[in-house]
Amino acid sequence: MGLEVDPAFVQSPEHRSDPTVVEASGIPLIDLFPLLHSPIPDAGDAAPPALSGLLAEVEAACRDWGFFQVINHGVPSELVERVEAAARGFFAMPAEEKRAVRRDEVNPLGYYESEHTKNVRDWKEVFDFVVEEPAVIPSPAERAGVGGGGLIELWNQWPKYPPEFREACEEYAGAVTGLAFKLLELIALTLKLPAKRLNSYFKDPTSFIRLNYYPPCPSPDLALGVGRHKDSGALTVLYQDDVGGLDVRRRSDGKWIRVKPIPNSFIINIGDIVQVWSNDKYESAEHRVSVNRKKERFSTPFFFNPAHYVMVKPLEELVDDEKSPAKYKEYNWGEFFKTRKLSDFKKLEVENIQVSHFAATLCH
Ligand SMILES: O=C(O)CCC(=O)C(=O)O
Ligand SMILES: [Fe+2]
Repeated sequence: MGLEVDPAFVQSPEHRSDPTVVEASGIPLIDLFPLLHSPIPDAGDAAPPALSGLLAEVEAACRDWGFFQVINHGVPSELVERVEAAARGFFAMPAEEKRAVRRDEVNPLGYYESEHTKNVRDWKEVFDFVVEEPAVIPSPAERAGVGGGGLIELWNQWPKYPPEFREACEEYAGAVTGLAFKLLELIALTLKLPAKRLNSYFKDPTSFIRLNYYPPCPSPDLALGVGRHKDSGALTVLYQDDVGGLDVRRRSDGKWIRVKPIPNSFIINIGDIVQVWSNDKYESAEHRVSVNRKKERFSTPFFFNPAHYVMVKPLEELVDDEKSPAKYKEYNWGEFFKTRKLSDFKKLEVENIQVSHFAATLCH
């Protein structure tokens, strides 16, 4: 029997999805309700007792899973619905209409149907936009890792159809950015730091939102919607529809667990930057997207990313040369982001960049 999908999509056998993946065993579900009434204090003030239970839950979820779901998060469901409707309208358009806003090597924003994760093509179409314009990143024309100092400005390209697409996306971006800052502040508090300790890194953000569309796939046993990976930014705030397909690798036993769709919730995952800042107290979780023979699926990750000039390293307050030496060497976020983006764009012959490449060689 011939292959039903282009070989570019075929995962090597050890990385394929299998139909026995179990749904949601133990992924923490955190109710952010206490935040609606007890705001996070400014620097210096201790967290109010009303938040102590919530902080303990966030700490355990970041430590044990690097992944959790939140409800009562304050983002209006009406906004989420508008963005989903806009995404459905956009991806249903003929290919040539979508290609009018296609991303290229110069502008990595807009529509794209040929993303690669770890050099295998993903079964999906995407639309990317930044939440603050322009977003500034090192120029991709400079060779990966060399960084001659050239910068480029990224501007969004918006489709003409559906007409309400841009407004829905922009309003959603504002609301989800607010949620990301609250989560960042909670995480800072769980690391025994002032709530706003990390906020300034996001002054000129490279954050972006991706609308993901996973069409039905004739070979869900061979291809993946997104191959296994860890998100490289600080945090991801992800909306998924009710189809399901996101799998997270459980830290305790390495098993893939399907994240159960919960109405009006977001999935939060710790990215590599929080892993490095926390000096491995928290770890970013590996995840992937399995696809479906019959149903299409939509998801919307918001990647909360710092400014390009931020040098990422374990936070000084958490490092002690004797007791807990830094586990990573410092790296520049913009260069990392640029190098990863180039590897997502097309199949390369080299392994894509990971934070483990910056692990300090510890001498004992
Ligand atoms: O579609 C999803 O549920 C997750 C997508 C994802 O992991 C990503 O785009 O980084
Ligand atoms: Fe991801």
